[in-house]
Amino acid sequence: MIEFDGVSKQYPGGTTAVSDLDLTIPSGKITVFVGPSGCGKTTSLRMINRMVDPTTGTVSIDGDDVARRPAAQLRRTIGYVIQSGGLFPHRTVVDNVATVPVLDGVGKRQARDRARELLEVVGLDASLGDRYPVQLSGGQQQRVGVARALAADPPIMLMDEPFSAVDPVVREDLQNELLRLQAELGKTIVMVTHDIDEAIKLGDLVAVFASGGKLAQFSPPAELLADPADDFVAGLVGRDRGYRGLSFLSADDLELQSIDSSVDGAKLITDAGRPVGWQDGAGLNPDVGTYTEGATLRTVVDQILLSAVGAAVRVDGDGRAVGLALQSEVIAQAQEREPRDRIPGEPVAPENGV
Ligand SMILES: Nc1ncnc2c1ncn2[C@@H]1O[C@H](COP(=O)(O)OP(=O)(O)OP(=O)(O)O)[C@@H](O)[C@H]1O
Repeated sequence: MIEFDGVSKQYPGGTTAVSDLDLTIPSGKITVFVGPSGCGKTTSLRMINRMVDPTTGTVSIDGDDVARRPAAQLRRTIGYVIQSGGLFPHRTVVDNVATVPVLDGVGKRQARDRARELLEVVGLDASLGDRYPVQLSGGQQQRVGVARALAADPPIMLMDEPFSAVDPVVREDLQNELLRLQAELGKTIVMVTHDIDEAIKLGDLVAVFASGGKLAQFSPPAELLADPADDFVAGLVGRDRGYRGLSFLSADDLELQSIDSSVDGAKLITDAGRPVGWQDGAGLNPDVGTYTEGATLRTVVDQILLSAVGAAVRVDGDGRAVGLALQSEVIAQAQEREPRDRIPGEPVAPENGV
């Protein structure tokens, strides 16, 4: 657990970067700091590993004030990932990843072997290990940065805008990879981003910073969408927050209609139980939106929008139709469900759409 207790930071020249911050960051979860430029996110992050010291207040890890720990020793227990990976350009990928273990006294050979394993953990081929950073794509460099931060197996990882220098497709890959890794590793991750979508997707908890380094809200993402604390937060999460909030509602409880029901004057045609299209007087339209167990209401809405009629077809694991989710039922469910029914911290699950 990382605690900020009455923490403020004034830089020389008078800028108040962080203002009276109280925050408890739980262990084993992803906490995201989000907010506009200059609102003190990076300063707050860097106070955890003492790259910045607070002007007043304390930052503690598991009850110990970090100010009492020698900074170099503290940083060995905290991984740090920055934009573009921040790799040493004149060291090979393997040596970049092996840096901290070697500093900690692990033999070079053992550290390099482990580094190659870690490259595979972050989704890179170990054969890339002998290249120099400049010979890698931006996304690959970013993965190496994550592998390097993981090399000393620190319980805490700080990530400062780790994915902002890569294109949107690579960014999404890296985000999914981080969620996969975190499900395995259960680190305490604190990440800074200015991208609210990234915060909502990755965060178990999201801290929204407002200008002047003030904390505007600290909540699970579902609550941020359902119940923004003020107009600033509501503006940040956007006007489509109702729709985005559907990502946190399970579709498993939707009341389904029989697959023989007619929807908008059309009937579902199946082949060996699998949907092939919607048939009406005008012919067969092959646009059928489907979803499986575990999908969110957002997936179902997306599938309805893709469909020829106002319904999505729930299918089983073999792709066989089991029922129809009508648009009216989805909207009724979305309106009925209170924030407390929402799945806390459940990330968007686009793979649930079929
Ligand atoms: N070393 C420094 N000296 C003086 N002022 C600083 C220093 N570092 C940051 N600041 C100022 O403190 C404020 C907060 O900066 P910080 O980098 O923490 O914000 P941020 O929310 O991370 O912004 P961004 O998203 O643009 O990185 C800004 O006004 C910035 O100009």
